[in-house]
Amino acid sequence: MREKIISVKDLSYNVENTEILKFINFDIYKNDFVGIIGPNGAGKSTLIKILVGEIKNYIGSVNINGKIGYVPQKDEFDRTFPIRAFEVALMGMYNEVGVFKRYKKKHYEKVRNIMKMLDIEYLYNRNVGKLSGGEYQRLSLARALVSDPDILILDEPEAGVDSNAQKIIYSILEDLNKKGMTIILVSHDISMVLKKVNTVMCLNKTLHCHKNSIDMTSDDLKKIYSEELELLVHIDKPLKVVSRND
Ligand SMILES: Nc1ncnc2c1ncn2[C@@H]1O[C@H](COP(=O)(O)OP(=O)(O)OP(=O)(O)O)[C@@H](O)[C@H]1O
Repeated sequence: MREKIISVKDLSYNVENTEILKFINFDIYKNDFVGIIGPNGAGKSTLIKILVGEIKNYIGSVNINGKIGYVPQKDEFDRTFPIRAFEVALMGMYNEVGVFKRYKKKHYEKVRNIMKMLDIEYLYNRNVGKLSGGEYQRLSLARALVSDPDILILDEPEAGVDSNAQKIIYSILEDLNKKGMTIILVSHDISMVLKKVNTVMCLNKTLHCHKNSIDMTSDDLKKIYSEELELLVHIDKPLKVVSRND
């Protein structure tokens, strides 16, 4: 039987009497590759922040059965700050070493190995202010991976990077998923999501669909995107013909 890794029941979240998320229910299983799509303001980042524990005052229950690695949408710190790439990646092990402990040789080695795996070892000593958007995105991924997460959560990994960097990121994610990692990402690139992930969640305050990507139909997308759909997705019906190997 497949192992349930995340279980969300009757989740609602309000800010000052405004409903941001309403009565959301879903389960995510080990090794799922999930894409969360929805228009601007649909509540995608809010849902992610609840899953990673940044927002706590929600209604309902959220059970997570594993360690989460998080790649947020925006920089968490000023990139003009003089800090080198490997030091940013090391921050991913902050919980492991604690406030007063020092990083050991094994921590530096781990950072180097993961940067190597992500093809950014050459950036090891470079100041973060000197990295391109795509390089910085992979460094954020390295920081999330050094903690050995069971679940990787990414908020718009393709934001601000060119199509080549986007392809690199998705191919890394596919490899990680093949190795057993559960991956959840938020994206506005519907075509890419439909090609790459296994499970799609369509969110617009409520969860309008949660199904295998190969079973997605134009009607599922229309429920959340209305008439701009043609501009967003360059695929004719049926969506089932989308090839995963493109
Ligand atoms: N702290 C807050 N106070 C007031 N409103 C908020 C707060 N946080 C989020 N919202 C509102 O909640 C809604 C959902 O925001 P959220 O960032 O989760 O959407 P999103 O789907 O990630 O959007 P986008 O695709 O534009 O990034 C938006 O209308 C936003 O303005």
